[in-house]
Amino acid sequence: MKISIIKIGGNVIDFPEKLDEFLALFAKFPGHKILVHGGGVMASRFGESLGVMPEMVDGRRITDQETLDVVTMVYAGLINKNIVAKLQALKVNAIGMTGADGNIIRSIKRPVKDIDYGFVGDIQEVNTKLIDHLLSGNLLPVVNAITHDAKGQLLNTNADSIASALATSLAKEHQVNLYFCFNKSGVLIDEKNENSIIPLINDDIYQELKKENVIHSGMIPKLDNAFEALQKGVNHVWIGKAENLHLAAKGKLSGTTIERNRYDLY
Ligand SMILES: Nc1ncnc2c1ncn2[C@@H]1O[C@H](COP(=O)(O)OP(=O)(O)O)[C@@H](O)[C@H]1O
Ligand SMILES: CC(=O)N[C@@H](CCC(=O)OP(=O)(O)O)C(=O)O
Repeated sequence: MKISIIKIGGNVIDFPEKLDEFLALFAKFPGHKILVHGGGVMASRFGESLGVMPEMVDGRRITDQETLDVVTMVYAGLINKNIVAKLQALKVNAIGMTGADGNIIRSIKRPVKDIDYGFVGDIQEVNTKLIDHLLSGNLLPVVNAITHDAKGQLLNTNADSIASALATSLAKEHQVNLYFCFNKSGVLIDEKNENSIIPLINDDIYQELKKENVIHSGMIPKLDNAFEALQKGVNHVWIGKAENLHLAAKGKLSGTTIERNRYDLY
């Protein structure tokens, strides 16, 4: 099967018109597909209104019990169910899932080293059989950032890592393309200039731009996930603006394509 994994970022989800525009494009996207979403911006806002202040380290949320309750309500409840309802209205048979549903993603609580991230999960296993089954039955999984440890504990997992893990697991048997859609035109040389897109990025350029702080914060885990996915057999990885998803699908120039390192080809 040809499968597209499409991840939508929290900044797009936070604006109803942008989300609707994206979902209309997504509904028309050809072939088998899976939608992955986070919603970090909304979770921070809801948390703050409840007195649960956000704390991020290297693009990952420190997740204590109260924060886990908030992110579960926001990602697995509010955002996931709204997206599923909107896709149903577009005649797409979407099914919303956490990693616990159908044991689709099992993770383990991140071990404490220098930093205690709390209830943050590192992905261990993806139930690709169930995903195959859903896709073959023309159901469209909408997967959020909540995973589980198969011992009853829910865990918060970065949504870019979920998209990348789904892509790499499915790539063992299928041809998989991975699209990271967010609120900027791609990886930019100057974050404030939407025209400064880097059309192709390889690991050497990435390391250099990271050193110069041109690439920072949330873009670091996104690119780490992108390079890992390519290394593990994913066919194509793209980062760009949500409203340009249809151009990316047609192979038209837009956004940033992640380039396989030469040594990966041999
Ligand atoms: N060179 C860069 N080009 C584009 N965005 C960058 C760059 N460096 C850092 N960023 C930041 O990374 C953010 C995207 O990461 P994140 O917020 O985690 O994405 P998402 O919207 O998918 O959740 C952008 O909104 C931007 O602020
Ligand atoms: C552990 C961890 O950091 N989890 C993320 C999950 C949501 C996410 O990744 O949302 P975006 O795609 O909108 O950033 C968080 O709670 O922010």
